[in-house]
Amino acid sequence: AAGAKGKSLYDRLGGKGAITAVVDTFVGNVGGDKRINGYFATTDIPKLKMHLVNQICEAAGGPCTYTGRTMKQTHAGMGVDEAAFNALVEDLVKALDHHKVGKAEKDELLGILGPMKSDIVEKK
Ligand code: HEM
Repeated sequence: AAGAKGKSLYDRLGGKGAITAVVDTFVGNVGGDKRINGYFATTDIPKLKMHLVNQICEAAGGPCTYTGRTMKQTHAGMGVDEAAFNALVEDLVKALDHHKVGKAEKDELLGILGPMKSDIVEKK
């Protein structure tokens, strides 16, 4: 949602098209990342991208609805550890930088996704 100061994060990111472009690059980075791509070996990638776009769009105040499972349900039993989580965030930051997302928007988005860590990481 837009705050008193103006545009929502969704608008500042550039809307759904820009978010889709970032997610495409992000998932491409993850696919090429030997540290973590094994986790996604049997994943339906187009569906994953669709869920990520809607999740980010909705969290950023955009007109989307996330229809996937909770972060806890989704990642339960995967054995994701801190190193895997950090690798994925690195791949996301690379995608945001590739698309020249500004620092404020980048920090804001990472600030929304970061707290999900406790529902995703289950191994030290
Ligand atoms: C803030 C970080 C993360 C976010 C926001 C996130 C978000 C999501 C979302 C929205 C889905 C789709 C949910 C659904 O299918 O209902 C998903 C699936 C998945 N995530 Fe994550 N995730 C994160 C971190 C990670 C990490 C660190 C790993 C492993 C290195 C991981 C591995 C997976 C895998 C393998 C799937 C697909 C599961 C399947 O095939 O059904 N995720 N994630």
